[in-house]
Amino acid sequence: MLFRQLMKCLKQTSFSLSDYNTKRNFFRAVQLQANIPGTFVGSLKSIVGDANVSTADAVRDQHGHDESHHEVHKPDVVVFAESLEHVCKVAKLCNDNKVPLIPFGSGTGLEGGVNALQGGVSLNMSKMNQVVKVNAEDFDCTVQPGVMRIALNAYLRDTGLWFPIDPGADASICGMCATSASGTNAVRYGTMKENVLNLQVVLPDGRVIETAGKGKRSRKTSAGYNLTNLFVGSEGTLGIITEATIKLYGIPEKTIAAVCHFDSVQEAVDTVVQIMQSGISMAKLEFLDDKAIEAFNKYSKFNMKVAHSLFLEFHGPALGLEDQFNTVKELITSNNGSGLQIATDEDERKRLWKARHEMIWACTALLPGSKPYSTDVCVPISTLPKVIVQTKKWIEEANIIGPIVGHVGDGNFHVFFPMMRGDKETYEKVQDLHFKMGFLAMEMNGTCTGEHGIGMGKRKLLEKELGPTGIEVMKEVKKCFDPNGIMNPGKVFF
Ligand SMILES: Cc1cc2c(cc1C)N(C[C@H](O)[C@H](O)[C@H](O)COP(=O)(O)OP(=O)(O)OC[C@H]1O[C@@H](n3cnc4c(N)ncnc43)[C@H](O)[C@@H]1O)c1[nH]c(=O)[nH]c(=O)c1N2
Ligand SMILES: CC(=O)C(=O)O
Ligand SMILES: [Mn+2]
Repeated sequence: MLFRQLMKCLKQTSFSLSDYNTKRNFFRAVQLQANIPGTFVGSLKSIVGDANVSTADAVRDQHGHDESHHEVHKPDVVVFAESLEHVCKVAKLCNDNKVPLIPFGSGTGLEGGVNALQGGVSLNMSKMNQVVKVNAEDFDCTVQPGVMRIALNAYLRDTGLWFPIDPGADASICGMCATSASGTNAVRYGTMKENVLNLQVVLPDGRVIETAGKGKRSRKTSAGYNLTNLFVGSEGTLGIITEATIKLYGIPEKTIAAVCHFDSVQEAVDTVVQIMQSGISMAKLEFLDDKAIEAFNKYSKFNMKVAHSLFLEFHGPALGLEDQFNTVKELITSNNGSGLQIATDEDERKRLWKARHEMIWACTALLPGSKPYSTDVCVPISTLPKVIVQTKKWIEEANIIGPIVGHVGDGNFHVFFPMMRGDKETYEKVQDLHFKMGFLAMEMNGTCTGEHGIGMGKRKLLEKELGPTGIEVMKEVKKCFDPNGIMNPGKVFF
């Protein structure tokens, strides 16, 4: 009887058997897919309510990928959590049934972090979207996982405070914690690693912890292991972040943005090294090579000189900002920089940085219909010129489209390869270049990933970077938090 029932509901389900190559998965899939009362899906509905559970193909597809080129892997079911209690009970149900569970923030990741490699449950956090508390006098706030970075800054506007970490996408703050995000402002304000004071996390077995201690929001702590920074960058593989307490900053009194151009990558990046060595606290220090400027002009309707360029921004009290600017101006000139233009007008600055934030789309627009294969490395600043020059040479030799854009103030830069799905030849070339960049960065005592995490795309590089013992210890840490291996399986390591 059971087998006939299983075969019958098998026909009703919309998954391909090839997705499930083990008996365990087969039965799980059938249970998951079928709406037989009292099954797993039925249990999910009893926790979060029917309206917050979907097995619709379109919804599963939407939750089976992020903004990257990685192939889609759909979850079996999508659950929308509305409360901490929902998250705890769904986690426990998945853990008891050994069903994969993938936290979903806003899907703007670039390493396939949300793709459901083994099916299971995608837990969409967007309905938990409250700013829990703003402590303006202490420069911090606590937010739920559905709060997005742009909405948070709109919410904060009247306080004179802002949250400066600015990945180009409008991402969820907790997704930014999970991927240890950064952006153009990191050179002055740091990355998520330096800006998270506490996290409320639901562990796979349903327990709740506050990583720095209940309600803790002190700027410093040396109370035990740094569990907060263990979850920052954990990419949904250890637990579900259900609240983040983050640092806030005063909105700068004065802001100056500037752009300049160079004939060679070497001169542009030498200027960066000298600016950083001068001790001036730049707010933004971005590099765009000539190919990136071409894409920039085309996509965002600018008509900048097509040359290797630096985009800079200064934040601070009006007094003294001009001096900082003049010092940098001398360094630019001494490295044969030209065409220095400044923008103090807010709208002009906003237009410039919006265009910079959209560079990944400007690059994919060079090949209509392509998806971004984004990679990046982060190296000690003094080695940056050598790494960028070498990377550019490899791109030219491979004869592929690969504009270079980067947060060079941090020693971090990207290559954004437009990738057509199915174009095996280009994929091989890009993959080869990606690994060469990563290995070169490691040789320079740097890392294969300054941003975006490991996800699906950089697992091999991480093995090389950490070595077998490093990977083994990471797996032991994961086993301690997630002994059944349900949290986002297949990410960070194989
Ligand atoms: C145009 C553009 C430009 C940029 C970027 C993207 C795009 C599209 N990014 C990448 C991306 O915005 C960044 O990785 C965000 O932190 C992803 O946040 P999401 O909420 O979208 O996470 P998303 O939903 O994509 O999930 C990402 C990972 O985090 C996990 N996760 C999400 N929410 C979680 C939670 N509540 N608890 C536990 N795990 C959770 C997921 O499981 C997954 O592994 C970026 N990045 C960057 O660092 N610097 C940059 O400059 C840019 N620029
Ligand atoms: C995509 C990304 O990380 C950037 O534009 O900097
Ligand atoms: Mn970036």
